[in-house]
Amino acid sequence: MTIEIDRLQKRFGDFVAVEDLSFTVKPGEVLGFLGPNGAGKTTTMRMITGFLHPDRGTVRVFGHDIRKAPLQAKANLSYLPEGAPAYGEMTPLAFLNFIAAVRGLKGMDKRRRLDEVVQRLALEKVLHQPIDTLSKGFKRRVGLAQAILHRPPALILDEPTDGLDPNQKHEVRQLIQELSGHALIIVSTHILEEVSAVCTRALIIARGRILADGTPADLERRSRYHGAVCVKLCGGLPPDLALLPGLAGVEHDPRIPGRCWLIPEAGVDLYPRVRNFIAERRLEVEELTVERGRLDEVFQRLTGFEPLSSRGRPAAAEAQVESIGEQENA
Ligand SMILES: Nc1ncnc2c1ncn2[C@@H]1O[C@H](COP(=O)(O)OP(=O)(O)OP(=O)(O)O)[C@@H](O)[C@H]1O
Repeated sequence: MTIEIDRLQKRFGDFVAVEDLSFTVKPGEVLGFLGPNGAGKTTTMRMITGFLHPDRGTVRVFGHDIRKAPLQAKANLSYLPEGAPAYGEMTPLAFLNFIAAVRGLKGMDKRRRLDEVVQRLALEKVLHQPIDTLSKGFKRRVGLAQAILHRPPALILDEPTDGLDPNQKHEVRQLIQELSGHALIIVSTHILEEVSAVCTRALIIARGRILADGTPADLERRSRYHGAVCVKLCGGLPPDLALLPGLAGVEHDPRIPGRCWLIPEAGVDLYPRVRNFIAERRLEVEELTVERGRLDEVFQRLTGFEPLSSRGRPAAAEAQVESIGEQENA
């Protein structure tokens, strides 16, 4: 019951959009597919769902090869393409009936499932309005409704929250969380907070290649801010704090005077040392917290191809990121 992607490659003319991509998605996983514009996310999703043929490599959906047994593979899949395209002149009701017929749903079962998705996505009040005239949020809900109508065990969602307002984004994320109880999900996004909010695993790609593969917490651990201590002291920072063993550097918050981050050397648990330092000198604390790490910094560093070691991160940490990707893809 997995989706196995093996050595997938796609070229457009001389341009390599996806290069030798391999990974497996297991039941219960919500895989966040992350990458900058043009990284190859949509191309990969289109190949997984059989809309685009790869030049090389295979996709197996629950054991069925998407090219050799497309009907069996697609029966287990649902795909929400980027922008959630639909037939604009149709009403949501007509569109969902059409999709139900395409998916082979009939009779009571069809009625029950239509009722269920209409209720779940709160489509009642727009059911008879042409899709073209709906707000972006409702259009997206219609797209999601068609995607989950036949209760697929695997869902492929291409930027499902793109262009939505914060409330609508929140609703879609909640729905993804609910659906993850019954389906394996691959969701592409540019939004890093979405990865922490809904994904059990994140895969960062750029230029068609996998750069990192791990849980959001794994990726956060690769941030130079992992374990950084954010501190603001009433009397300002004593100069000898800079001599604290295990401290790699001090970064001042440009927005809040007197607030700074104490960046640890790799592998050092800095927080107890800072706490002891403060206690010994009986300093008065305004703020003292520990950071989990910043996905945006890891993402920028990886996708910008800037070597990790050039940012003061030791080479060992760089090797660790790569080995995680290799393990997952082995
Ligand atoms: N049919 C096509 N013909 C030529 N080039 C294409 C075609 N489809 C995609 N590409 C190119 O392949 C690269 C990967 O595109 P893709 O849409 O997969 O990226 P993406 O990661 O989904 O980007 P975005 O986040 O902007 O949606 C891009 O440079 C794109 O211009």
